[in-house]
Amino acid sequence: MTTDIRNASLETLADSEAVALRMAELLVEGIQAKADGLYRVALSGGSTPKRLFELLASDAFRNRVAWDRLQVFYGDERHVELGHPDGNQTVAQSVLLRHVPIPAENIFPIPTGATVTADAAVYEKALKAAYGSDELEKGRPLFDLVMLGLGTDGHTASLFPGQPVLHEVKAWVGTAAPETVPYERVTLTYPAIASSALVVFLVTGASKIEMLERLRAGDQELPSARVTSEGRIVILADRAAAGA
Ligand SMILES: O=C1O[C@H](COP(=O)(O)O)[C@@H](O)[C@H](O)[C@H]1O
Repeated sequence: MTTDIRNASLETLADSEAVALRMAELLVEGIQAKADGLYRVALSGGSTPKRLFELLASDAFRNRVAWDRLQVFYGDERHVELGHPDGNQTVAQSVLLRHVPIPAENIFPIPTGATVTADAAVYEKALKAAYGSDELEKGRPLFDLVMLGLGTDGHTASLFPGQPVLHEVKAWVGTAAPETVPYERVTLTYPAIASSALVVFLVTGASKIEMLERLRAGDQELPSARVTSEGRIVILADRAAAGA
C-alpha cells in the first residue's frame, strides 16, 4: 500500500504549541509501541520543530523517551559548517540532543565538510548501514517516523520546486541548489521518505494557509504534495495555517 497526500489525515490543533505537544506525544507513543527495537526518526529542519525540540528536552518529556532506542537522522541540511546558526543540525543539537541522554552513536549527522555531492554520498552510506541493506524493501521501512515541514513555496525537506532531485527514483539522498534560498542542500529523496511507517507534516502559522490548502488538494506543482509513504501520512496543523 502506498499513501499519498490526498489520503493524509489532518489534525487541526489550537495553536503551534498544541502542534508541538501532539508531535511530542506521537513520538513518545511510537517509541513505546516499538518496545523491542530501534526507532528511526528523521527530524525536520527550519523553524517549526524548535518548540518540539524544547518540549522533548523538558522535564515533562525527557524521562518518557527511551533515548537508547532512538536513532536520529535528518531530513535535510543546509551545506554550512557544523555549528553554523543556520544549520538544521545546529538547532537540533543545541535545543534537544545535547540535553538528553541519547548515545552519540545513535545520531546520524549529515556531513558538510566536503562537497555537497560527496557529503550526500556519505550520508546515504550511513543510512544504508543503519538499515542493513543497500536496497529498500517494501514492508520494512527505513524510517519509523519522518517529520516534515512545509515551506511557503511548497518545499519540504530540501525538495524545492524545479530541482532535479525531485525526479530521483533510486538514490536515498540527493542535493539541491535552489536560487531562492541560501546555501546548497543535502536532502532525503522521495524514495527514502516513502520508506516510512509514518510521515508527519508540521504546519503552523497563517503564512502557510495557501500552501496547506494546495498540499491537501494534492497539487502536484508543490514538491511537498508529491510525498508518499508506505505507511500513514498525518498533517498536524494549527488553526492559523488551516484557516479555521
Ligand atoms: O521540511 C522542512 O520544511 C522546512 C520549512 O520550514 P519552516 O521554517 O517553515 O518550518 C524546511 O526549510 C526544512 O529545512 C525542512 O526540513
